[in-house]
Amino acid sequence: MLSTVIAPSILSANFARLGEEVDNVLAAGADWVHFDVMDNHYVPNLTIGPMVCEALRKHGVTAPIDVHLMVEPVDRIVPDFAKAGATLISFHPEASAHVHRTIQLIRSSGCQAGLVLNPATPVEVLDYVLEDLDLVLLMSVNPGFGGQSFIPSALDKLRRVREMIDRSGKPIRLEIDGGVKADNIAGIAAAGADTFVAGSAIFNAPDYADVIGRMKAAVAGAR
Ligand SMILES: O=C(CO)[C@@H](O)[C@H](O)COP(=O)(O)O
Ligand SMILES: [Fe+2]
Repeated sequence: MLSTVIAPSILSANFARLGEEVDNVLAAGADWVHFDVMDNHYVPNLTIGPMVCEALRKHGVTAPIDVHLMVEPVDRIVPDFAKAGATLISFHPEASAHVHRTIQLIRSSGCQAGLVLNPATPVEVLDYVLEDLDLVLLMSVNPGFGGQSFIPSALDKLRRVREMIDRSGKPIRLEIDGGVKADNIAGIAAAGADTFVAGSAIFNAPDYADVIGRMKAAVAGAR
Protein backbone atom coordinates (compact mmCIF):
# COMPACT_ATOMS: atom_id res chain seq x y z
CA MET A 1 0.00 0.00 0.00
CA LEU A 2 1.38 3.40 -0.98
CA SER A 3 1.74 6.13 1.65
CA THR A 4 -1.09 8.61 2.18
CA VAL A 5 -0.65 11.94 0.40
CA ILE A 6 -2.62 15.09 1.17
CA ALA A 7 -2.33 17.54 -1.72
CA PRO A 8 -3.91 20.95 -1.06
CA SER A 9 -5.25 22.58 -4.23
CA ILE A 10 -3.84 26.09 -4.40
CA LEU A 11 -6.86 27.10 -6.47
CA SER A 12 -8.45 28.02 -3.13
CA ALA A 13 -5.34 29.75 -1.73
CA ASN A 14 -4.99 33.53 -1.52
CA PHE A 15 -3.17 34.22 -4.82
CA ALA A 16 -1.99 37.61 -3.55
CA ARG A 17 0.16 35.74 -0.99
CA LEU A 18 0.77 32.47 -2.82
CA GLY A 19 4.33 31.70 -1.67
CA GLU A 20 3.40 32.23 1.96
CA GLU A 21 0.20 30.17 1.58
CA VAL A 22 2.17 27.25 0.13
CA ASP A 23 4.82 27.50 2.87
CA ASN A 24 2.08 27.52 5.51
CA VAL A 25 0.18 24.55 4.16
CA LEU A 26 3.39 22.47 3.83
CA ALA A 27 4.42 23.42 7.37
CA ALA A 28 0.93 22.30 8.45
CA GLY A 29 1.58 18.74 7.20
CA ALA A 30 0.62 18.77 3.52
CA ASP A 31 2.65 16.36 1.37
CA TRP A 32 2.25 17.76 -2.15
CA VAL A 33 1.11 20.99 -3.81
CA HIS A 34 -1.82 20.45 -6.23
CA PHE A 35 -1.53 22.98 -9.05
CA ASP A 36 -4.70 23.45 -11.17
CA VAL A 37 -4.10 24.78 -14.67
CA MET A 38 -7.23 25.98 -16.53
CA ASP A 39 -7.32 27.51 -20.01
CA ASN A 40 -10.86 28.92 -20.47
CA HIS A 41 -11.21 26.46 -23.36
CA TYR A 42 -11.18 22.90 -22.05
CA VAL A 43 -12.80 24.25 -18.87
CA PRO A 44 -14.65 27.55 -18.37
CA ASN A 45 -12.08 29.15 -16.05
CA LEU A 46 -8.59 30.60 -16.33
CA THR A 47 -5.85 30.15 -13.74
CA ILE A 48 -2.08 29.82 -13.63
CA GLY A 49 0.71 28.53 -15.85
CA PRO A 50 4.37 27.44 -15.82
CA MET A 51 5.68 30.85 -14.69
CA VAL A 52 3.84 30.48 -11.38
CA CYS A 53 5.20 26.95 -10.95
CA GLU A 54 8.72 28.25 -11.55
CA ALA A 55 8.11 31.13 -9.14
CA LEU A 56 7.15 28.66 -6.38
CA ARG A 57 10.37 26.69 -6.99
CA LYS A 58 12.40 29.92 -6.88
CA HIS A 59 10.59 30.84 -3.67
CA GLY A 60 12.06 27.63 -2.18
CA VAL A 61 9.25 25.09 -2.46
CA THR A 62 10.85 21.62 -2.60
CA ALA A 63 7.72 19.48 -2.09
CA PRO A 64 6.32 17.60 -5.11
CA ILE A 65 4.24 19.85 -7.39
CA ASP A 66 1.28 17.91 -8.78
CA VAL A 67 0.22 19.70 -11.96
CA HIS A 68 -3.39 19.05 -13.04
CA LEU A 69 -3.69 20.23 -16.63
CA MET A 70 -7.20 21.24 -17.69
CA VAL A 71 -5.97 22.54 -21.04
CA GLU A 72 -6.50 21.59 -24.67
CA PRO A 73 -4.29 20.80 -26.49
CA VAL A 74 -2.01 19.30 -23.83
CA ASP A 75 1.30 18.51 -25.51
CA ARG A 76 2.74 21.93 -26.22
CA ILE A 77 2.61 23.01 -22.56
CA VAL A 78 4.22 19.82 -21.13
CA PRO A 79 7.91 20.77 -21.72
CA ASP A 80 7.30 24.21 -20.18
CA PHE A 81 5.92 22.67 -16.98
CA ALA A 82 8.78 20.16 -16.84
CA LYS A 83 11.27 23.04 -17.08
CA ALA A 84 9.30 25.00 -14.48
CA GLY A 85 9.79 22.25 -11.87
CA ALA A 86 6.63 20.11 -12.06
CA THR A 87 6.99 16.70 -10.41
CA LEU A 88 3.86 15.08 -11.82
CA ILE A 89 1.79 16.14 -14.80
CA SER A 90 -1.76 14.83 -15.21
CA PHE A 91 -4.05 15.45 -18.18
CA HIS A 92 -7.56 14.63 -19.39
CA PRO A 93 -7.79 12.08 -22.25
CA GLU A 94 -10.52 14.17 -23.92
CA ALA A 95 -7.95 16.98 -24.33
CA SER A 96 -5.28 14.87 -26.08
CA ALA A 97 -5.51 13.49 -29.60
CA HIS A 98 -2.98 10.75 -28.73
CA VAL A 99 -3.16 9.73 -25.09
CA HIS A 100 -0.28 7.24 -25.20
CA ARG A 101 1.95 9.78 -26.94
CA THR A 102 1.20 12.44 -24.30
CA ILE A 103 2.09 9.98 -21.52
CA GLN A 104 5.40 9.23 -23.22
CA LEU A 105 6.05 12.95 -23.69
CA ILE A 106 5.50 13.65 -19.98
CA ARG A 107 7.80 10.83 -18.94
CA SER A 108 10.51 11.71 -21.43
CA SER A 109 10.39 15.27 -20.06
CA GLY A 110 11.45 13.82 -16.68
CA CYS A 111 8.08 14.02 -14.92
CA GLN A 112 5.68 11.40 -13.62
CA ALA A 113 2.50 10.97 -15.66
CA GLY A 114 -1.13 10.90 -14.59
CA LEU A 115 -4.41 10.45 -16.45
CA VAL A 116 -7.55 12.25 -15.18
CA LEU A 117 -11.04 10.77 -15.47
CA ASN A 118 -13.98 13.16 -15.35
CA PRO A 119 -17.12 12.00 -13.51
CA ALA A 120 -18.65 10.69 -16.78
CA THR A 121 -15.43 9.25 -18.27
CA PRO A 122 -15.56 5.43 -18.25
CA VAL A 123 -12.76 3.50 -16.54
CA GLU A 124 -12.09 1.65 -19.80
CA VAL A 125 -10.07 4.66 -20.93
CA LEU A 126 -7.35 3.16 -18.70
CA ASP A 127 -7.19 -0.03 -20.77
CA TYR A 128 -3.85 -0.29 -22.61
CA VAL A 129 -2.26 2.68 -20.78
CA LEU A 130 -2.65 1.92 -17.06
CA GLU A 131 0.77 0.33 -16.73
CA ASP A 132 2.42 3.37 -18.34
CA LEU A 133 1.00 5.67 -15.67
CA ASP A 134 2.35 6.77 -12.29
CA LEU A 135 -1.03 8.04 -11.15
CA VAL A 136 -4.75 7.86 -11.94
CA LEU A 137 -6.72 10.94 -10.89
CA LEU A 138 -10.47 10.54 -10.50
CA MET A 139 -12.51 13.73 -10.57
CA SER A 140 -15.33 13.74 -8.02
CA VAL A 141 -16.62 17.07 -9.39
CA ASN A 142 -16.75 18.42 -12.92
CA PRO A 143 -13.46 20.22 -13.56
CA GLY A 144 -13.23 23.99 -13.61
CA PHE A 145 -13.95 25.27 -10.12
CA GLY A 146 -13.13 24.68 -6.47
CA GLY A 147 -15.77 24.47 -3.77
CA GLN A 148 -18.17 22.03 -5.47
CA SER A 149 -19.85 19.03 -3.80
CA PHE A 150 -18.44 15.49 -3.99
CA ILE A 151 -20.31 13.36 -6.59
CA PRO A 152 -21.14 10.06 -4.81
CA SER A 153 -20.71 7.82 -7.91
CA ALA A 154 -16.96 8.53 -7.61
CA LEU A 155 -16.84 5.99 -4.76
CA ASP A 156 -17.86 3.09 -6.98
CA LYS A 157 -15.38 4.26 -9.61
CA LEU A 158 -12.62 4.40 -6.99
CA ARG A 159 -13.32 0.77 -6.06
CA ARG A 160 -13.18 -0.29 -9.72
CA VAL A 161 -9.93 1.53 -10.44
CA ARG A 162 -8.43 0.27 -7.15
CA GLU A 163 -9.04 -3.29 -8.40
CA MET A 164 -7.47 -2.51 -11.79
CA ILE A 165 -4.37 -1.05 -10.13
CA ASP A 166 -4.04 -3.92 -7.68
CA ARG A 167 -4.36 -6.40 -10.54
CA SER A 168 -1.57 -4.59 -12.43
CA GLY A 169 0.80 -5.07 -9.50
CA LYS A 170 2.37 -1.65 -10.24
CA PRO A 171 2.88 1.15 -7.67
CA ILE A 172 0.35 3.46 -9.34
CA ARG A 173 -1.20 6.16 -7.15
CA LEU A 174 -4.98 6.61 -7.01
CA GLU A 175 -5.84 10.26 -6.48
CA ILE A 176 -9.24 11.85 -5.87
CA ASP A 177 -10.05 15.48 -6.59
CA GLY A 178 -13.16 17.49 -5.80
CA GLY A 179 -15.30 18.04 -2.72
CA VAL A 180 -12.94 16.17 -0.38
CA LYS A 181 -13.50 17.21 3.27
CA ALA A 182 -12.45 15.98 6.70
CA ASP A 183 -15.93 14.50 7.17
CA ASN A 184 -16.08 12.44 3.93
CA ILE A 185 -12.41 11.49 3.48
CA ALA A 186 -12.68 8.22 5.47
CA GLY A 187 -15.22 6.76 3.01
CA ILE A 188 -13.09 7.93 0.09
CA ALA A 189 -10.01 6.23 1.59
CA ALA A 190 -11.97 3.04 2.26
CA ALA A 191 -12.99 2.99 -1.43
CA GLY A 192 -9.30 2.87 -2.40
CA ALA A 193 -7.81 6.36 -2.77
CA ASP A 194 -4.30 6.96 -1.40
CA THR A 195 -3.79 10.54 -2.64
CA PHE A 196 -6.28 13.25 -1.67
CA VAL A 197 -6.66 16.70 -3.22
CA ALA A 198 -8.50 19.23 -1.08
CA GLY A 199 -8.79 22.92 -1.86
CA SER A 200 -11.62 24.76 -0.13
CA ALA A 201 -11.68 22.34 2.82
CA ILE A 202 -8.10 23.32 3.70
CA PHE A 203 -7.66 26.91 2.52
CA ASN A 204 -11.04 28.09 3.85
CA ALA A 205 -10.26 26.63 7.30
CA PRO A 206 -8.81 28.92 9.98
CA ASP A 207 -6.16 26.35 11.04
CA TYR A 208 -4.51 24.37 8.21
CA ALA A 209 -2.68 21.98 10.60
CA ASP A 210 -5.92 21.12 12.38
CA VAL A 211 -7.83 20.20 9.20
CA ILE A 212 -4.88 18.31 7.63
CA GLY A 213 -4.36 16.45 10.92
CA ARG A 214 -8.04 15.45 11.04
CA MET A 215 -7.89 14.31 7.39
CA LYS A 216 -4.79 12.17 8.02
CA ALA A 217 -6.30 10.60 11.15
CA ALA A 218 -9.51 9.76 9.28
CA VAL A 219 -7.56 8.20 6.39
CA ALA A 220 -5.36 6.18 8.79
CA GLY A 221 -8.49 4.81 10.46
CA ALA A 222 -10.03 3.84 7.12
CA ARG A 223 -6.97 2.32 5.39
O1 LIG B 1 -9.27 20.37 -10.27
C1 LIG B 1 -10.03 20.92 -9.50
C2 LIG B 1 -11.25 21.61 -10.00
O2 LIG B 1 -11.30 21.51 -11.37
C3 LIG B 1 -9.75 20.78 -8.07
O3 LIG B 1 -8.40 20.53 -7.79
C4 LIG B 1 -10.38 21.76 -7.12
O4 LIG B 1 -9.59 22.89 -6.94
C5 LIG B 1 -10.62 21.11 -5.79
O5 LIG B 1 -11.23 22.02 -4.96
P1 LIG B 1 -12.21 21.56 -3.79
O6 LIG B 1 -13.36 20.80 -4.45
O7 LIG B 1 -11.42 20.68 -2.88
O8 LIG B 1 -12.64 22.85 -3.17
FE1 LIG C 1 -7.36 19.58 -9.58
